[in-house]
Amino acid sequence: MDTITKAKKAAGEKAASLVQSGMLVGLGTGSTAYWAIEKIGQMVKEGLNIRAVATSVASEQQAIALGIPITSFSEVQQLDIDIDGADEISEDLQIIKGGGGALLREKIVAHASRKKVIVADERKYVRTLGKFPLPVEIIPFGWELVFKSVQALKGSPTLRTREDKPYITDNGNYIIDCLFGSIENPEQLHHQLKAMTGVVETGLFINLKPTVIIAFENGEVKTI
Ligand SMILES: O=C(CO)[C@H](O)[C@H](O)COP(=O)(O)O
Repeated sequence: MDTITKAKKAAGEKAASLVQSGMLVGLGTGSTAYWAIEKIGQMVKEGLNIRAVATSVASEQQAIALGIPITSFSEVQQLDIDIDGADEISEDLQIIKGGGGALLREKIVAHASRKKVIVADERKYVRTLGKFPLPVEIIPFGWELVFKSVQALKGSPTLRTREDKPYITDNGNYIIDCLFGSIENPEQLHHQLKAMTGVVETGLFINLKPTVIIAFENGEVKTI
């Protein structure tokens, strides 16, 4: 296992250790949240009694394969803890998510959770957001118009594709990955994008007040 994968595993497992019996748990998406889900699966086999809401079809399938009981917002209103990854975390704990395409469900689950835990390796921790292209989930109909509106905002959007076709989210939408340069005011940018008709959600996770667990390649794990 390479040092970055080891760091992701360390961060994910540290976050899993915060999960206790009786909790309702949000399961994130991506290669770091993966390790938290694996650990929670192991804990369930050892007697941990939880129910979970997954943020993507992929994470739900992983959880089901591990025997983690799955629930949904038709049965529960609030979760105790959500464990998820990030693409960038700034020093003031604003976050870009959506690299894995699950930003909409991730945001719904994060906002429904009392405690939000973000797990990441050290490469994700940055001074200012913006090097990672901001994922924005948009409605397929008229996506070209949103594309132009982002350009008018001095952004540089790219339609995400898979096998030469538009990438389709679990919600049936498209994603545009948008470079804006250094994002000095993430809150303002989030609101400007949300105001565009056709935008479903942005990957800017603002003022979430998360607990951030960062794992370093040297084996150190820090909670911020
Ligand atoms: O937002 C996400 C998926 O939509 C992921 O949490 C984010 O992309 C981080 O993934 P990874 O841990 O694989 O780097």
